[in-house]
Amino acid sequence: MFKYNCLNPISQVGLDYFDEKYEKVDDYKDAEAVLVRSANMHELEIKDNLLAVARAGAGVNNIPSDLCAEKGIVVFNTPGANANGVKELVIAGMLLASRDLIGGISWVNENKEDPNIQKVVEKAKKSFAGGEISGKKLGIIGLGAIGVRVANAATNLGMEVYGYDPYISIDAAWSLSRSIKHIKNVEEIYKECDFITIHVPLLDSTKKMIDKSAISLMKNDVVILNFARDLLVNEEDMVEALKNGKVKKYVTDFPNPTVAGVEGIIATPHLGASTEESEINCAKMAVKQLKDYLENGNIKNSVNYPSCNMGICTDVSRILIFHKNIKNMISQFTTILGKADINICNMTNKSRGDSAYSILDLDKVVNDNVLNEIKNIEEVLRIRVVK
Ligand SMILES: NC(=O)C1=CN([C@@H]2O[C@H](COP(=O)(O)OP(=O)(O)OC[C@H]3O[C@@H](n4cnc5c(N)ncnc54)[C@H](O)[C@@H]3O)[C@@H](O)[C@H]2O)C=CC1
Ligand SMILES: O=C(O)CCC(=O)C(=O)O
Repeated sequence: MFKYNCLNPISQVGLDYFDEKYEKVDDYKDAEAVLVRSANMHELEIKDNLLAVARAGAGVNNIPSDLCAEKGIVVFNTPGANANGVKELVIAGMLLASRDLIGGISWVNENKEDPNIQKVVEKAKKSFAGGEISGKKLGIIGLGAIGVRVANAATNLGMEVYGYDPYISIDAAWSLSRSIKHIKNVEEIYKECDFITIHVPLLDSTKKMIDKSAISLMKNDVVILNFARDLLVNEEDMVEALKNGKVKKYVTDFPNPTVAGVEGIIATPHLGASTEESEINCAKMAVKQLKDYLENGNIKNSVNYPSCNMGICTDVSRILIFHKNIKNMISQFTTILGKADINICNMTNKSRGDSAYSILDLDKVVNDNVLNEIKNIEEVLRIRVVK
């Protein structure tokens, strides 16, 4: 029986994939597996009984993934599962920044008691006129699951799209419409585009990437959209640029005391992935990945351990070893198992950064003495028996 806990509400459609081998627990500290959306796990104690964390979403800046790797805890995310939800909100954000829909709707609500509203509206509406997005230049920074979808959708809406991503994956490059202009220097986006949207992860290298100096290169009246993370933008610089008229609108999905209520800022309450479809997709993917790892040791879409798939074990036993990515580890495992008269029928070993992971299918059950001998190797972080 595996115990799991949900740190945020997770779609029941996904949780229903857990069968009788799983029990939901109320206390995070008792769980071997955790499902999380935006809860800040940096504030929680990472207990030794925890085996895996599944982020039902894309961004993992709320999870101490490196610390988890050191403890042999696998952290998963669900790439692309909520990307369509975010894409649609980005398109809405561009439209809200171009047409004063918010002002116009407020006007109607404020004048709802006026019996002449039908007449007055024709005079009043000129205050809410705007521009069209078709024909405008859109710069996209980060062409992953969301960036590619935004690029293709904006192209279909008649925008001229510039895309920048020095680390673009082959899959993303194949999915991108051919009409998107490939930009090699982000400054070209700053200088050329009427709308700029960022879709990169929050990393040390991307933190505050949109700051005073980036904004100074941009066109006057630029619209900047941030549906990725607030810390990607130096928001004090952004507020200043809105005040002095350089930036026309800042559309953000991350309200905080710096941006909430500021003129020229359109803020939504972190709604990018809040659609029924995205929540179901994320929950299903997260639960499937957790189950395959907990029951078989297979890893797919982890952000701190390598992908590894040995299917379902058809031999007598399967052990999983998390260890440091250094030489002579495998030879130590084979020596200990060989001494115990255990044959390795099948194995795989993969590494990612400082961490490595081995799955070993064996012809005998491993006793506690042998397991302890492997566990006591200094560079072994964790060992698990799944069969
Ligand atoms: N508002 C919301 O509710 C949501 C926000 N997000 C945020 O959006 C981010 C992106 O999500 P996805 O597209 O699903 O992730 P992804 O991992 O598919 O794409 C990120 C892309 O950014 C690129 N990249 C990394 N550093 C870069 C740099 N310095 N310059 C240009 N490109 C760079 C990567 O190569 C990758 O292609 C997430 O990390 C998350 O923070 C994601 C989903 C929902
Ligand atoms: O779960 C959510 O609503 C947040 C989604 C998000 O920000 C992400 O997937 O990175």
